[in-house]
Amino acid sequence: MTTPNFISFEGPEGAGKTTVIQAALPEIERISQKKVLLTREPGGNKMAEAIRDLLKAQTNPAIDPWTEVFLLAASRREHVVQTILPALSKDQVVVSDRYLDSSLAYQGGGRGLGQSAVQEINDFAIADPKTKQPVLPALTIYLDLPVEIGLERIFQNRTDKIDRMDKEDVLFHQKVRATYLDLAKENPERIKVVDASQSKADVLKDVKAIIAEYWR
Ligand SMILES: Nc1ncnc2c1ncn2[C@@H]1O[C@H](COP(=O)(O)OP(=O)(O)OP(=O)(O)O)[C@@H](O)[C@H]1O
Ligand SMILES: Cc1cn([C@H]2C[C@H](O)[C@@H](COP(=O)(O)O)O2)c(=O)[nH]c1=O
Repeated sequence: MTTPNFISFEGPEGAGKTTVIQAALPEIERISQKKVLLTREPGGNKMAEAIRDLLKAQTNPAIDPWTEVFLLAASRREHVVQTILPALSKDQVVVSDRYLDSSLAYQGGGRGLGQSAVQEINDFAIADPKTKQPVLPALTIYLDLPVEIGLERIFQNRTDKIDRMDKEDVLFHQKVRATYLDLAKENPERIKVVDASQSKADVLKDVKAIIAEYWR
């Protein structure tokens, strides 16, 4: 079961999520006729943003992969309880830049921990405290592009903000992308794939079409 009016955007590094979300927001507002809350993961409230800072920073020794999963799940729990559910209960649309699929792709796939174990831990994080039902997006727009293009975009344009995850090797990012593509194949109703190697204008056009179809 998925949660109406909850939309997530996903993609490997440099896919253009932030760019296209900003551009698509007025359209989402117009088509849904609702106030839209834009949020992100890791993050979305004070505690979750603090965990984001921890996760982005370089650590020595390297953070244990399971610690990474637990920190992400803890930040997601705060995000669900403090930010996402209250907005949905006010009949707002929630647009999240990344959500659970990121953990399945990055930690399950990239780190090689496996999707089922990462999902199991996250089942606690995403359960609605009242209904016990999982809080899952009704629509996920996955921006797909070859890893090399995404990393090139980041390393060319954002040299001041390169974080711990960006610096993982190409194989890690390829496993992330492969897992996203598997997830999209397994969940064709929820996850819509957009070719993010296109121009910004064409990516936006495809995203708008998916949004229009969702509210049709
Ligand atoms: N379709 C596109 N073609 C070329 N460049 C793009 C495109 N979309 C975004 N970019 C550029 O790529 C860089 C990364 O974009 P953006 O920050 O939107 O990606 P992102 O998916 O949010 O990245 P990350 O998840 O790694 O933070 C930016 O410099 C942006 O201007
Ligand atoms: C939610 C989530 C995120 N990540 C990683 C993916 C990115 O490298 C960063 C977030 O940075 P962005 O600039 O906002 O894309 O965190 C992850 O590994 N697992 C997750 O569940």
